[in-house]
Amino acid sequence: MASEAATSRASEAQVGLAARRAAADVLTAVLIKKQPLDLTLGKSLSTGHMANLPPRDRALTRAIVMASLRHKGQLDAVLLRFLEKGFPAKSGTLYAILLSAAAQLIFLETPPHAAIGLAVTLAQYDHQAKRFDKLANAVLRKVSSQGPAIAADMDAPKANTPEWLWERWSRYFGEENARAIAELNMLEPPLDLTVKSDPEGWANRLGGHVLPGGGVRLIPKGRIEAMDGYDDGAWWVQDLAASLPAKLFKDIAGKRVLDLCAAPGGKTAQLAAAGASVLALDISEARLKVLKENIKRLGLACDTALGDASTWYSEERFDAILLDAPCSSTGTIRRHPDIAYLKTEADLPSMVTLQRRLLDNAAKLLKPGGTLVFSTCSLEPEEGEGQIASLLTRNNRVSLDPIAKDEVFGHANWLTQTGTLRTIPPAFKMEAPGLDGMDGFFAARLVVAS
Ligand SMILES: C[S@@+](CC[C@H](N)C(=O)[O-])C[C@H]1O[C@@H](n2cnc3c(N)ncnc32)[C@H](O)[C@@H]1O
Repeated sequence: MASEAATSRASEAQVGLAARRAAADVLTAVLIKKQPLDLTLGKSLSTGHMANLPPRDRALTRAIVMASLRHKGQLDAVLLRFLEKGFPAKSGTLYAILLSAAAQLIFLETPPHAAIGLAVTLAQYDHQAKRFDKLANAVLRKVSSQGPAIAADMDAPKANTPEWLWERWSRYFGEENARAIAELNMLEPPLDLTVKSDPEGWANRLGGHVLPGGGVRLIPKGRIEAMDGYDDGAWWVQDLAASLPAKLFKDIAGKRVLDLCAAPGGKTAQLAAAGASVLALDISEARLKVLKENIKRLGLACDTALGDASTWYSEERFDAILLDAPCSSTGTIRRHPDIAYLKTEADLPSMVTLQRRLLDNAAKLLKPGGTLVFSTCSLEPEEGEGQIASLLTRNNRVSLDPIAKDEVFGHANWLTQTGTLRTIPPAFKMEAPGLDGMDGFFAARLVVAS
C-alpha cells in the first residue's frame, strides 16, 4: 500500500500537471488559434482545465501564461538554439508545452525536474505531440542549463516586442521611449481603481497610493472580487490613462451624454457617477450585459442600447458624446500581452476606417455647440492624432478644443502641442517598485459648431 507521503506527492504532481496543462491549452488557444487571452482564460476557468484547480494552482497557470507571453521573443530564441529543424509542424500542443516549460525554467525559478518532467508527460498525453517527447526532454534539459545565460545576454525589450511595433514606436516616440514601453510590457502592471469617493480612505484601506485625479493604485494580492469595497460598489478597475477621457467633459452633471462604444462600462460609470444622464450603446450584446452588471454593482444608473455606432440613428440630440473607439489596443499590451501576437500592422487600416465612420456619425448626433470626446487605447498615430487631423479637414463644423495642463493635473508631458492627450506607458512614474506606468492612450476634445 502506498504511504501517505507518496500518495500526497503523487496528487501534488497531478495538480502540478493540471496547472501546466491548463497553461499549455490557454497558450495554444492564444498563439495558434489567435483567440483573445481574457476570453480563453475565462473559458478555462468556467468549464476548462482551470475550473477544478485550487486557487494556488490557478495562480500558477496564470503566472506561466503571463511569463510565456511577456518573454515570448526571448523564449522562442532560446528554444530555437536547440531545435535544429525549428519547431516541428503538426505537433499539437508541443509548441505551447515547450514555451511554457522554458518560461518556468528561465523566469519562474521552477525546479528543473518538475518543469521538464511535467512537460514531457504533457507531450505524451497529446496524440500529435507524443512522438516528440524525447526531443522535448533533450531540448528542455539544454534550456535548463544554458537558457538563463542565453536569455540574459539578449536585448530583452527588443526581443520581446514584435518588429513592426518596435519600429513604429521608435519612429513616433524615439528609441529610448520605445525601449521604455517595451520594458514596462515585460512587467506585471499595478492595479488601478477609480473610486466613487474618498480616495485617501480607500488607498489606506487597500494599501494603495492616490493617483493624480483621485484614483488608487496598488499591487493586487488575490482575487479582485474578494477585495474590500468590491461588493459594495465603492470602486471599479480602470487604468489611470483610461480614466482621463471622461474627465475632459468637465462639469457634466445634469447633461445628456451618449457613450457610443460603452462596454464594459468604465467610462459610463465615471459619467454616471459625475451626475450625467447617460445612454450607453455597444454593438456586443454580451459586453452590454457585462456593462449592465457593472453599473448595477456600482449602484449607478444609465440607459442602454444595442447598436452599431457607425450607423445608429436617433431623433434625440446629445449635449455630449464620448466615442471610446475600438482600436488596435497597442497601448494596453502590458495589461494584455496577447495583443502583441494577435494584432498585426495589416489590421490597422480597417480599424482606422471604422473609427472614421464612428466619428462621422457621432458628429451628427450632437446638439449644436455640443462636446465630443474621441479616445483610443492605441499607441498608433493613425488611430489618434491622424484620425483627428483627418476629421478636422473633412468636417468644417468640428473644431478642436485644446486640453489645458491643469486638466491633466499638471502633467504637460501627457499633452501634444495641439492640445490633445497622448500618454505612453513610461509617462507616469511613482518611484516605487512595481508601481510605475500607465496605459498608452489618445484623446481629443472637439466641439461641433452651433
Ligand atoms: C475600447 S472598448 C470600450 C471600453 C469602454 N468605453 C470602457 O471604458 O469600459 C470598445 C467597445 O466598442 C464596441 N464596438 C466595436 N465596434 C462597435 C460599433 N460599430 N458600434 C458600437 N460599439 C462597437 C466593442 O464591443 C467594445 O465594447
